[in-house]
Amino acid sequence: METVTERDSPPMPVIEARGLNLTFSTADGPVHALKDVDLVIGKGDFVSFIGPSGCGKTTFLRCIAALEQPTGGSLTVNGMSPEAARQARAYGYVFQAAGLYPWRTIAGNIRLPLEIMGFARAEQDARIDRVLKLVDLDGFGKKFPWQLSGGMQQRASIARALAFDAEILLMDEPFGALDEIVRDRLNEELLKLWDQTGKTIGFVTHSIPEAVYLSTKIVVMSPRPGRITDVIESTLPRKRPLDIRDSAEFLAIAHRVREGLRAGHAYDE
Ligand SMILES: Nc1ncnc2c1ncn2[C@@H]1O[C@H](COP(=O)(O)OP(=O)(O)OP(=O)(O)O)[C@@H](O)[C@H]1O
Repeated sequence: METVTERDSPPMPVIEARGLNLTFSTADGPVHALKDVDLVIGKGDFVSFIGPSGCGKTTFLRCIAALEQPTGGSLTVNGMSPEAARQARAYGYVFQAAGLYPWRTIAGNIRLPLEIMGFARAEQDARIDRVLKLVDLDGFGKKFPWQLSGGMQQRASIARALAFDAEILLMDEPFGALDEIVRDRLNEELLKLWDQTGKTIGFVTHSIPEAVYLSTKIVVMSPRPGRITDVIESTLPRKRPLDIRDSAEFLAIAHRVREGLRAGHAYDE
């Protein structure tokens, strides 16, 4: 009986936004980057944010990371304020560009936040080894970023975000600049990593197939004002080979995302 209750209950909320608003004051007047955003992200969810440019995807991720200050509503991360969660190092953040320091080796780049956090040298080394293996860059620690391909650099940047083992990973269009074949591979690897580690992931993308392939939940957004127009719970299994993208179920979810994007656009006209 207890097991059934446990299985049926929704996962513990990790990120909870209630009536979240963020209005930027600009010289051209107020910009409603986020309007009345309500969203609950559960522990272990893989949530993608998709929508046209300017719909507030990055702003929402930055609010979670305490890099922006909402102007209304409430937002908690692990039950704390985003600022408290930031201080508790609740998340790793992966930016659109890999952003590795060219004068540091790959291992040196991963080591930097660990040094800042004051981990002992042996612990730093152990963590660097572990995350390099996780992103399949074992043996590349001594290379410099410019000696690696774009896809490998992006994996190194994911390794850096994983190194301090936060339970939440925030990723802002990490694969946007990569070609489709590399992107497919990294999508597969990211899904494997998510499955192995049980992390909660917030992922911004412009690609419908990428959002559908990766996510347990897809948040469709629309601009002016930035808002959520649909939240789609994926029915796809947790383990997903790439060819699942040809299945009727996958295409049905992709269709619903596309419809949500269209509806948001119509509102705008
Ligand atoms: N610091 C800022 N000051 C003023 N306006 C801002 C600021 N940051 C974002 N905006 C505006 O807020 C809105 C949402 O921006 P945001 O970057 O979150 O969109 P996005 O959905 O991530 O877009 P893209 O897909 O192009 O990255 C846009 O209109 C943007 O111009």
